[in-house]
Amino acid sequence: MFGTVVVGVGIAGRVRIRDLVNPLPSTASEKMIPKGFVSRRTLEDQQGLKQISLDDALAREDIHAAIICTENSYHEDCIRKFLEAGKHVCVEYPMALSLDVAHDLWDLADEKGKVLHVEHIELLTADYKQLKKDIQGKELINGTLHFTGGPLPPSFRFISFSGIARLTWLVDLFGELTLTSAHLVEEKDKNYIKLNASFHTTENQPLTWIEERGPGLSRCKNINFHFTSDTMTCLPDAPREFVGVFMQDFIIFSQKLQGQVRQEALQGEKRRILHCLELAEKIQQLCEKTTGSRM
Ligand SMILES: NC(=O)C1=CN([C@@H]2O[C@H](COP(=O)(O)OP(=O)(O)OC[C@H]3O[C@@H](n4cnc5c(N)ncnc54)[C@H](O)[C@@H]3O)[C@@H](O)[C@H]2O)C=CC1
Ligand SMILES: C=CC1=C(C)/C(=C/c2[nH]c(/C=C3N=C(/C=C4\NC(=O)C(C)=C4C=C)C(C)=C\3CCC(=O)O)c(CCC(=O)O)c2C)NC1=O
Repeated sequence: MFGTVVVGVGIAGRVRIRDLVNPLPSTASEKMIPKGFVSRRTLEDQQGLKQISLDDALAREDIHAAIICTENSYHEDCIRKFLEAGKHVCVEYPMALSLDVAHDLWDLADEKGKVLHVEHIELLTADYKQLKKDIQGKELINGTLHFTGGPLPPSFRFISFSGIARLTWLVDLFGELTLTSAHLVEEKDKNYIKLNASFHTTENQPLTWIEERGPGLSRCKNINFHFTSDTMTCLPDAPREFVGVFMQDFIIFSQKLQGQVRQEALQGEKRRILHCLELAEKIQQLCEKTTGSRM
C-alpha cells in the first residue's frame, strides 16, 4: 500500500484527488491510499480529503508518494523536496524547465531508488491512440501540427515547455527530431503569442509545430500530414474510452510503484521525455537569440 498526497489544487489537482479517492477496482490504483492534499492556500476538505502541510507530507512515514499538480514554475522545487524526503513522485508535464534540471532530478530519483513518473495524458487519449494506429507504416513527406488555445498565466513559463504535449506527439509519431528553426511572435498587450518551430526527422523529412495562444482561441489541434500514400488533414474521431486519461496515467504510476513496468519501457519513456525537453530548451534559446531578450 502506498500512502499518497496530491500537491496543488487546480484543474489537474482536483482530477487527481477524484481518482485517488475513487481508484479503479481491480487495477494497481487500488494500492494507492489517499492521505491528504497540500496547497499554498488554506482550503476546505476536497472530496472528503483533508489539507495537510507540506512539511507533514514530507516527514510522515505513512506517506510514500506525491502527485505534483502545481504550475510549471514550481515543479522542480516540489519534485526535489519529495524525492529528497524519499517519496515516489508523479508530476504533471512538463517535469522541468531545462534539460539540466531534468537530468538532475532523474539522477536524484535513481540515487534515492524512487519512481519519478511524468504524466503525458496527450498520449493516452482515444483520438491519439487511433491517430498513431492510422499512421503506422506510412512514409512521411512533410507535416504540420497547429495547436490553438487560451492564454496561460506566466507561471506556466516558456511556450515550448507549456506546450510540450505537442512536441511529444510529434516525437512519439515520427521519432527523434532535429530543430532547424524557431520563431516567436508576441503581442503582450493583447496576451497573444505564437511559436513556429521547424524540425527534420532522422529521414530528413520536414515537420512544423505551431503553438498559438490568445484570448478567444479555443483548445484545438489541427494536423496536416503528407505521406507517400495519402494526406491526413483531421484527427480521427475515436469513441471515448471508459477509463479517463488521468486515471489511465494514475494506474501506470501505481504499476511503476509495484514494479509492474518493464525496464525497457521505463528507459524508452525517459529518453523521449529528455529528448522533448532538449528540443523545448533549444527552441527557447533560438527564440531568445532572435528577439534578443529573455522571456
Ligand atoms: N489541466 C489539464 O488538463 C492538464 C494540466 N497539466 C499540467 O498540470 C499542471 C497544473 O495545471 P492546471 O491544474 O491546469 O493549472 P491551474 O492553474 O488550474 O492550477 C495550477 C496551480 O495553481 C494553484 N492555484 C489555482 N488557483 C489558485 C488561486 N486562486 N490562488 C493560488 N493558487 C491557485 C493550484 O493550487 C495549482 O497548484 C501544469 O503543470 C500543467 O501543465 C498537464 C496535463 C493536463
Ligand atoms: C475546459 C477548459 C480546459 C482548460 C482550462 C484546460 C487546461 C489545460 N489542459 C491541458 C492539457 C490537456 N487537457 C486535456 C483534457 C482535458 N483537460 C481538462 O481540463 C478537461 C475537462 C479535459 C477533457 C477531457 C488533455 C488530453 C491534455 C493533454 C494535451 C492535449 O492533448 O491537449 C493543459 C496543459 C498544458 C497544455 O498542454 O496546453 C492545461 C493547462 N483544459 C481544458 O479542457
